[in-house]
Amino acid sequence: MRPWVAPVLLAAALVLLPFVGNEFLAYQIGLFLLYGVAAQGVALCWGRLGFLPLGHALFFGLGAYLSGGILKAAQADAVWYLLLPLAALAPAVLAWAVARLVFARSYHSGPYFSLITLALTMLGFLAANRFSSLTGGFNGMTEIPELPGLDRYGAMYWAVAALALVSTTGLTVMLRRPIGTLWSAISQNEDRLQFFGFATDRMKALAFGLSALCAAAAGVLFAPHQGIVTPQTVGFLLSTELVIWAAVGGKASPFGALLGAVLVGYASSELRDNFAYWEVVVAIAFMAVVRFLPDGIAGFVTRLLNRGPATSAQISAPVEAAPAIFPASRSSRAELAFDDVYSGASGIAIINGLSLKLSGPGVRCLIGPNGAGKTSTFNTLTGRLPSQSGSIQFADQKVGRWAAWRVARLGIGRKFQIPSVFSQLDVRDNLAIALWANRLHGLQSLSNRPKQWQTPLLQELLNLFPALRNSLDIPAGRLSQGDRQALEFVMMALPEPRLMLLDEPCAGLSPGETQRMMDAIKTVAQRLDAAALVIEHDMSAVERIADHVYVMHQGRLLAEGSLAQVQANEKVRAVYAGGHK
Ligand SMILES: Nc1ncnc2c1ncn2[C@@H]1O[C@H](COP(=O)(O)OP(=O)(O)OP(=O)(O)O)[C@@H](O)[C@H]1O
Repeated sequence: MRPWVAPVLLAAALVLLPFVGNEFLAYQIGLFLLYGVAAQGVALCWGRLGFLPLGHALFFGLGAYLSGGILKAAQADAVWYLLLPLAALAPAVLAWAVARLVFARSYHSGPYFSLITLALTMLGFLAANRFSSLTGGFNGMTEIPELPGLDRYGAMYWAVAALALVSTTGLTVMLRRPIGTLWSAISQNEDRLQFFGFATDRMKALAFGLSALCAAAAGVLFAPHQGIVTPQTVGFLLSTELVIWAAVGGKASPFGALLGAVLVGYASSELRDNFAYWEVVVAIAFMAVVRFLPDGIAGFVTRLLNRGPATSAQISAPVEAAPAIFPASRSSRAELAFDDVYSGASGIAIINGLSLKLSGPGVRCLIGPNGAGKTSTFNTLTGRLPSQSGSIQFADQKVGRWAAWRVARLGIGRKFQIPSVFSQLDVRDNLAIALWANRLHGLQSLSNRPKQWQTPLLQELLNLFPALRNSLDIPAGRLSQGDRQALEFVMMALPEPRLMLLDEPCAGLSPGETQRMMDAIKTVAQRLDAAALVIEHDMSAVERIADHVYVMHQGRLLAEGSLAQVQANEKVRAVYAGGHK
């Protein structure tokens, strides 16, 4: 389905509604459109970024109370109307600040975040009841005047319809831009994004702020639309309904959330007046949709519309040179030094006094028996396993306890033993995300142009791995193990790191694929004038690519030198023979 179809259909439906129905129906639907805009905020966080806000009514209600208070004050002085945009912005800033605090502490904190939003909405409900001089308490803030010239049962509908159209179109456009691709990537593999240098905690906080802006803007119109704001508008029940509407309509698209609110909300209100057990019907309908249509009604309809014969191959996009990597100040040489580093987890020492130096370009291998601490060395360097003592220095910076995204921005790329890609995104999007790493900034994420970026290195790598060039439109999760290893390697290289950390890049590869991977590692290291540190168990592979070898045992460096030198080392021989303690 073409991207503009849904917004055009929505606009047509919104325009026709008052003429096909009547003004009162438009007034009723207007209320559910407002709830739908708030539900779009829930859908953005839940359906796109993968964390579920359970207290979104807080921002809807805050917007409504602020707007109600402003409109009541404006009776005396019209200048108050200028404050209305602030009624939408203030809850959004609050939401951003809460998310910033929670995600900065632990960027993975999905369930905790949901519980915190739940607690906040309950606090909001209490406050709305308690501070009755401001809010009207249990009875609510009443006698809120209409917006000038917008009769509650007449022209106000057009303001509501305009908001619904703007939010649906705006969000739909954003989801198709780089920011939308990055949001999807967060829900699929947040760690991978961090290792590309994306501060996902900040991206999630911004998205939550945007979702609260949707809810608060809807709340701002709710107050003059209804003329009353009660504590229920900030409460748990409405928060839950927003989640249900998003789920039933389809949380993956802004259109779905709006549809869910209008269909379920309107049907429930009709049932409520005519059927004593209406809640049972709504609950059964909800369970049926969740069970049989996990993508909601909009997801089901989209699948039906896309079912036809495959369209002709995608025309390749025009090409644009990607901008230079930032920050420009980062070191041009890989200078890495571990000095007596200790790190561990759950009271177990894993890295145990590791000292290791690496300077300048070239391919080195890190070897050692299973459990020697090789992967943990990478984890300690890239912020996954915080160092407890000692120092780790890269490019004149002490990086021992830095977040993964900060280390990545210094020019350290990482490839994992089990290839870590964005499985549900196609290969083209996977490559685009890697290309955006350390290049995309600010408003560029809202533009289509970064989707057309190319670099000479990308073309060279696609020539080295032609299977990827032929799979650009296939989801990365459907690639073979060999192609997935190749994809992750290419993605690791595209941000042009100074130091490449490669954890068993040939695991699961055939001899031919292993040879190709070895060649690619050497080519990229030379091309970027970069250093590569490769964890490898296969000594013939080590012999082929490494000028220098580090041997680890029990969390520390046991020996280093050429492969021949370390193979002749007595301590190394004892460890590999199983005799060393
Ligand atoms: N988060 C953790 N919690 C507890 N123990 C851990 C943790 N991470 C690693 N270990 C332990 O630390 C030791 C070193 O693990 P690591 O994965 O670094 O070894 P390795 O040298 O990479 O081994 P392999 O070659 O098998 O991948 C192992 O005994 C492992 O079980």
